[in-house]
Amino acid sequence: MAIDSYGAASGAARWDLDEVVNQLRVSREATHNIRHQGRVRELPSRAQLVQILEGLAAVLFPTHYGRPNLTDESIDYFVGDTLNTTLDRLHEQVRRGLQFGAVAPETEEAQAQAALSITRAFAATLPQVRALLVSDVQAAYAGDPAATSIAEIMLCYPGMVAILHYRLAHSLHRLGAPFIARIISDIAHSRTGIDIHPAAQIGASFFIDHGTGVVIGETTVIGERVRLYQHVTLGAKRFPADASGQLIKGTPRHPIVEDDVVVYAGATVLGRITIGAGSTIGGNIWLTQSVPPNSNVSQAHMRSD
Ligand SMILES: CC(=O)OC[C@H](N)C(=O)O
Repeated sequence: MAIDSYGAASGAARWDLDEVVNQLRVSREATHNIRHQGRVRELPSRAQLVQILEGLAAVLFPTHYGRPNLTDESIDYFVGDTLNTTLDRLHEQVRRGLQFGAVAPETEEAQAQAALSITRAFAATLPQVRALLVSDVQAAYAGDPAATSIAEIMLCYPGMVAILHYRLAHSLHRLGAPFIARIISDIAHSRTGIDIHPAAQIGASFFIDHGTGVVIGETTVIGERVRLYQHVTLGAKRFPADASGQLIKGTPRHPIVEDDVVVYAGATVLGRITIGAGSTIGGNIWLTQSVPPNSNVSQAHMRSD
């Protein structure tokens, strides 16, 4: 009798596949059907979205994220061609994502058409997105004494990666592609440790310095020229439930941070409270109440032991 490298007789059942596969089917069929309303849904591809993000970054900032050898003559051709390929790919991912929405378009044609409208509208927002990102880079340069150049910020700052992904994801979210937007925010989260929900609203000139561990929740509203440091949480304080005990989704439950606010490292700001314009929130503060404009919130006592 032949014995293979796993020490099992060849031809004999090695893994009890029948048994495991049967049990997996029983378990699977108890939770979901491979068909949803009669159709097999294709999940969006995270790998494709990574490529799409590379393309979009290159289109927005060709010399930093595209190609280093572009010339005055070639740059528009590079942008046009990259944009064309990237939008084709994005259209397919948006189409797939729509199948998982609460109200998915009924027919395949309707899906493709809706995905086309969203992708076209998204393309039209790119100049506006770029203008916001330029304001963010400038805010980083102005807000960090350690920053020596714009190129350093573009290539080395996790806050820049996070805000680039967020601004693209937010545009897709607003245009009706929330699932794709959510995957993009998770790609940024895994790259940077910064978790920004695509539905959060963030004004121009936003800067997150260092960034690791920052969390910005779904219904957060951030004004202009706001600066955050690492491990800041803009989170929800409580999760109201309906009569049947199910959590109520989508209610405003995260902070409003007005213009020109700085929140230092480790601050936890919870609930639908307002941090008034021009305020400074000190490191490691636990804040669950609104503060008026120009407040300076810091630890009441410093321990020296
Ligand atoms: C950031 C945060 O509050 O997270 C808690 C929960 N995911 C929510 O959105 O309410």
